[in-house]
Amino acid sequence: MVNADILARLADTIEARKGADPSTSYTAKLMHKGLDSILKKVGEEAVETVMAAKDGDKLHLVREVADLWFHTLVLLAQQGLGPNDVLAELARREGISGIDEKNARPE
Ligand SMILES: N=c1c2ncn([C@@H]3O[C@H](COP(=O)(O)OP(=O)(O)OP(=O)(O)O)[C@@H](O)[C@H]3O)c2ncn1[C@@H]1O[C@H](COP(=O)(O)O)[C@@H](O)[C@H]1O
Repeated sequence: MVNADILARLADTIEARKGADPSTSYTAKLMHKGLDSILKKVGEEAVETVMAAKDGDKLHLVREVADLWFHTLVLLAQQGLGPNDVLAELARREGISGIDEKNARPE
């Protein structure tokens, strides 16, 4: 089924690739290379997303965002985090009413 559960399923697959033989899978290979390689891919996919948006090609944009989401999920997993951490932060923000919290704080 195509819904938000796919993020959880994909995160489980990525987690399972953490200890896998790097020769068996793209994700396992990227995990094995480590943080700097993962960050390089996140940066590349972010740039490709920007370029796709500027091209005005919606299908291309969706595909680049999918690449970006996938690589950010790999980054989260490498850092011991997952999509639920980000979803929890977004849910927390839904409760924020636009007040600039820093400036709203009493002296
Ligand atoms: N969602 C993805 C996914 N999105 C993008 N990619 C890979 O990310 C890479 C994108 O990088 P590029 O476009 O720069 O292509 P590239 O030249 O092959 O990449 P580099 O070798 O330069 O790093 C491609 O190799 C894609 O295959 C993904 N690889 C895997 N998944 C998911 O992860 C699961 C596990 O995948 P494996 O690790 O391959 O078993 C799969 O079932 C998929 O659901």
